[in-house]
Amino acid sequence: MPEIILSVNAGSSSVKISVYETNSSATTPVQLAEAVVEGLTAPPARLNYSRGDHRTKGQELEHVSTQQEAFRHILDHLARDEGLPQLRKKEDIHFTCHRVVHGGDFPHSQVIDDDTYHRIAELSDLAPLHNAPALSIIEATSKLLPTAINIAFFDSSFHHTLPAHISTYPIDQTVARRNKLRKYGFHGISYQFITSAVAHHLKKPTDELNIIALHLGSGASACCIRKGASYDTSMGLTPLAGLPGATRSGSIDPSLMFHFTHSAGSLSHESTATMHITQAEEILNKRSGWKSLTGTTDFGKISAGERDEDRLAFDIFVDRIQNYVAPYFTKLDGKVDALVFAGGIGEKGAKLRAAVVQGVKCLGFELDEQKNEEPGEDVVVDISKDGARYKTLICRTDEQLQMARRVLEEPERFERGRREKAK
Ligand SMILES: Nc1ncnc2c1ncn2[C@@H]1O[C@H](COP(=O)(O)OP(=O)(O)O)[C@@H](O)[C@H]1O
Ligand SMILES: CC(=O)OP(=O)(O)O
Ligand SMILES: [Mg+2]
Repeated sequence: MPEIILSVNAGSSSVKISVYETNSSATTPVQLAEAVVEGLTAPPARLNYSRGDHRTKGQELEHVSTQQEAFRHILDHLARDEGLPQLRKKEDIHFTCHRVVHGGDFPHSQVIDDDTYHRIAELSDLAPLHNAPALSIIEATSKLLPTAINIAFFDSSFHHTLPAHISTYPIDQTVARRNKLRKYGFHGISYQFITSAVAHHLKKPTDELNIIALHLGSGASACCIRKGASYDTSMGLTPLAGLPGATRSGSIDPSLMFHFTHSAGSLSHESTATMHITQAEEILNKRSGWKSLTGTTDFGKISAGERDEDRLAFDIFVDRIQNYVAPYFTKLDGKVDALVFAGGIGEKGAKLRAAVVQGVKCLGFELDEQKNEEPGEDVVVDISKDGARYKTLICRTDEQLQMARRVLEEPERFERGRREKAK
């Protein structure tokens, strides 16, 4: 009997849900529908929906401002879609995959039971824009879809291969070990997808693939992927480190906060039962980045903007991205299969790609202008100029599909979870 997988990707500015049909002998999930609520940080939120040839784009949602509200809205939308008879009954959904950004020491996905739930909650302060919203969706799923098995897929798991000299911060090691203070890295579900898709595109075994991957969305990061595994990445203990984002500062002088506000260490009014966030953390996570420089979190508008502050934000992003490309190039010893752009900005931002690649031209990357402007629809697109020494690619990353594929790779482990839940 076909089974339905619901794959939920709660980002900092969006909730993306894909519905897949599959059966026990299938090797790849078949997508039935995809719903995206975007713009949670630039209200009103908007719904994009596609099922086969049927498409809705940019439908404004006045009463949706949180990830849980977006999730509930999408679930309702799916249930009411006459063209989706497979979802008529809630019991038809067998697995719900949840993207959870901070998984601490979890090396791979977990069926969510009480223990997993509490461990994810304990990590909430280390991913203040992500873990608590993901948990709010998991809670809603348990109520609305009581028979579905919930599985958590962690953004941090892909980075378990970081070597110690890269993941260790040079601080007191007794404190570091006790409080588990190290580089974790995020966007790992996306980097896993990118690794498989680019290896397939280049017809190379995954474990021989060396790429510099850039996941540029509301949160942005870079990853040095060596022999198909994460060797370095720009995010750290939390998703705040590294590149700036929609509302995030990215890396700054760590002392800056002591001079920003005298009450930086006190609890912010955003603190709740599930998350304890100081004013400093709130300022750097929620009131910085593109929002603080330009007043908008929409990088599409910033790229097209004519104001000095738009140009400044754009130039800052290009500069900070360049800060990772050349070091990762040297860490790969110049044996680089491709520079890969992904995420909302990486996939849609032709102007940003052009500026970044221009900045690293001396390494041997060069774009074909036409291909960069009109890259077509394929999952992986080569936008390099003919004769360029190194390839530049766009990869339409798909975290929902990556999670659903993983369900099919390990059905026994998740089925066990289902049986245990049924007891
Ligand atoms: N044409 C465009 N050019 C540049 N950026 C764009 C364009 N269209 C959308 N974006 C940006 O993509 C970002 C969202 O990326 P996405 O990866 O979907 O976000 P999330 O981090 O929530 O998953 C937003 O900053 C949005 O403004
Ligand atoms: C880890 C992270 O920042 O994710 P997103 O870009 O989806 O907010
Ligand atoms: Mg995202």
